[in-house]
Amino acid sequence: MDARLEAIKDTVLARNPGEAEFHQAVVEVFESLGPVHDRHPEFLEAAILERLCEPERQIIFRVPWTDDAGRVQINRGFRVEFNSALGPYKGGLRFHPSVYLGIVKFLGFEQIFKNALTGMPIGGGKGGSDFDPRGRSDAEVMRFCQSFMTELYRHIGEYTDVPAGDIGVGGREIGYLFGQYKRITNRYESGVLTGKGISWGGSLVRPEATGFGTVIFTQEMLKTRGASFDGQRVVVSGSGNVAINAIAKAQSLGAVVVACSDSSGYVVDESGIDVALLREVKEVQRGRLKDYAERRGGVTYVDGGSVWDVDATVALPCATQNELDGAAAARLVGSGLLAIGEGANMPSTRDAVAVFQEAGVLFGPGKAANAGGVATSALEMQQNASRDSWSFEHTEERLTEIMVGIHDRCAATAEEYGEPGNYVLGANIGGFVKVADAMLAQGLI
Ligand SMILES: NC(=O)C1=CN([C@@H]2O[C@H](COP(=O)(O)OP(=O)(O)OC[C@H]3O[C@@H](n4cnc5c(N)ncnc54)[C@H](OP(=O)(O)O)[C@@H]3O)[C@@H](O)[C@H]2O)C=CC1
Ligand SMILES: N=C(CCC(=O)O)C(=O)O
Repeated sequence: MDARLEAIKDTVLARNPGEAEFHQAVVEVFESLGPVHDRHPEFLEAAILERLCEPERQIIFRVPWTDDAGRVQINRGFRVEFNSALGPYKGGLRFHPSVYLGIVKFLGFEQIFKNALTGMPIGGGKGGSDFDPRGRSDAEVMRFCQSFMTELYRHIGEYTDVPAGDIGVGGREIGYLFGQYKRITNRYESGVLTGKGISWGGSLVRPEATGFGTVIFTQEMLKTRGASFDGQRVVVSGSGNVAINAIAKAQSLGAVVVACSDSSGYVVDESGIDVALLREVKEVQRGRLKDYAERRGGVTYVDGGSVWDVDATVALPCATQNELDGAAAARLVGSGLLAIGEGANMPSTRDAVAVFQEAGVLFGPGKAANAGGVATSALEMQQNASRDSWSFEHTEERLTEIMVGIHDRCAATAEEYGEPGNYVLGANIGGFVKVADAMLAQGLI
């Protein structure tokens, strides 16, 4: 790493102690930006990087609620409004017991570059809570969401900060959050949240967008090697919103998706995952993969363990951060891996990324490959602003255009900076320069 950036990085890490995931996200970006600062000394003079690594606002609040037994529960809520150089803060809400400020900051930091790569007018932010919706009744989730929004509403708005879904936050949670926002503000402000229901302001394709977009980006990478998804043996981690739709899209392109996972274990289905059954089990019944295996029959369910023990020619990690380590990467490379597209945010550890890149595997980082979700959220905002709703076909066409554009921008930037095929470099530089130019123009704020 460039010595000047090394000094800045050390200061950033020292200023944010104990936030390992945030440090990981920062170091990866810094490792890409030396050549950019050689070309643009004005970025150093204006302390762009130092400002970029310090969120514009960090909000932490108490969320009290009562469970179905009438017991008082207390959770912690977060919203990090990281950077608004390109537009209102835009990023998901994660409800998971592992959420703490360091997780929210890593997600928000990645979101800045991801949103910039989409070319849409959106800044970067993220939020959430250590609340775990799993096993909770609809009524308990509703009461939590209402209490959470009773604090958050004063900080968000369609021109200020627009949350959406992430782990543990799907259509149900967005509905309860929106209802409480509307009740408090007495405004039908459609654009304040994205991922809304289709009948009350949501966008077609938004539920599918992240998974579809990850596959589209990975398909574009495969095309650079004269390949495609057709005939590929694919392994997907996770079985939530991103994973299920990535499986559906990959299969529509001729792949056989032979495995997926949840936090309890994974299933190997050599004939190909039955997507309709998986949706029924995971999205309707909110069940476990074990239930899928029992109903499917003739498949192998492995309790615990790593889905990355299953051979694949294409891997799509769609669960959570740091789920795929160096050892798993080496095993996948040894079993003939051609490409990996990150549907999740930062699912590969630093060691895993190094293994993939040294082996010449096509590696699509999450901030580029999984941007289809937030891009389609921006399309939802566009429809809300014009009080319009587009067809599925038109919206999917726009999503495809955006994802192909992100791929081409990353590929061209990597080429320009002398590392053709390095999508990590291309994504980091492509996103950073757009944000840095805007920050320079807007003065010292
Ligand atoms: N939703 C979106 O619009 C976008 C999401 N992402 C990222 O994609 C990833 C998945 O998000 P999404 O599909 O929305 O979330 P969901 O809650 O719908 O699904 C998450 C899936 O990952 C599994 N999972 C979650 N945490 C862990 C863990 N610690 N260990 C093992 N498995 C785990 C869950 O298993 P279980 O069912 O057992 O909980 C579930 O199968 C996240 O990294 C998210 O940040 C990226 C871009 C957009
Ligand atoms: N969770 C998301 C989607 C955010 C959004 O749609 O605003 C992400 O890009 O990580």
